Amino acid sequence: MGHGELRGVVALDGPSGTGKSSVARKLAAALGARYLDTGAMYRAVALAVLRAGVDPADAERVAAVAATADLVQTTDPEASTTTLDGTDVGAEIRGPEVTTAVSPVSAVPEVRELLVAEQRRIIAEALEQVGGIVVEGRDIGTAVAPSAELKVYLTADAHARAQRRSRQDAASGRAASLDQTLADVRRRDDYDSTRAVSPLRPAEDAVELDTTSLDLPATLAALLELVEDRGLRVAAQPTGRVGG
Ligand SMILES: Nc1ncnc2c1ncn2[C@@H]1O[C@H](COP(=O)(O)OP(=O)(O)O)[C@@H](O)[C@H]1O
Ligand SMILES: Nc1ccn([C@H]2C[C@H](O)[C@@H](COP(=O)(O)OP(=O)(O)O)O2)c(=O)n1
Repeated sequence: MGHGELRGVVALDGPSGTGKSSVARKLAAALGARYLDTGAMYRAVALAVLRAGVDPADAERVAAVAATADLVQTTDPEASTTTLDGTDVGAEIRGPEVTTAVSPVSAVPEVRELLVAEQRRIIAEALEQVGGIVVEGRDIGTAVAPSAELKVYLTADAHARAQRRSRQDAASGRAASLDQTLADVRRRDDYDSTRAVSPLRPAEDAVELDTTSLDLPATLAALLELVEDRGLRVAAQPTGRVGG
């Protein structure tokens, strides 16, 4: 089809509902790259905390749960999975209990230390195996992969983001009023941007992209253009392996 493959790391950061997961997945698939959803990893730790009956605000006990949780995040953009203690928790980690618990859990420094190390390991493995990876989260450009070849910070106004999230929740059978979702989006924005360790903020060298009036195809097209402009898209290797 004349499409090339991604060489390097694309870091995609921004608050909830800006389209990170949707476009990161599509971008990776279009570019023959791996896809890493770091939010899913924080959500899985939050689920482990809830399952252990630990208060998400009890940093010390949260750190202890994180240290023993058996968490595996896979990176196929068409079929990425999150497993906790051997079972798939992909659906459960999107529920309201986990969404409420995840901000305090992700603010615990020991949790971040553990997950960032694992994320860097996954990124290195992807670069070695397929040459490229799209990583989405809150601190990818600032902390996890500061030398990423392309950093994009997605934004959109809170109302638009709440509307998207509320539609998405309704589609997956979770009732949520728009007011409640907006309040929830604002609470998490605030919590994530004011925490002491790796708060949500654009990296200095990030390209900011406002998706308020862009649909998903237009957002994806803008990202593909940035990848091309940086020369990160190279002719596909017939063997699918990067030479030494
Ligand atoms: N630009 C957009 N236009 C319309 N809907 C969008 C857009 N970006 C995301 N959505 C929808 O909003 C919801 C949340 O998107 P998602 O990719 O999960 O965002 P994030 O990972 O940033 O929280 C999804 O249902 C998605 O289809
Ligand atoms: N790199 C990351 C990714 C997510 N987090 C935290 C902060 C977020 O509120 C939660 C959940 O992230 P996730 O991307 O799944 O959330 P949304 O899909 O945007 O609602 O995890 C983080 O601290 N650092």
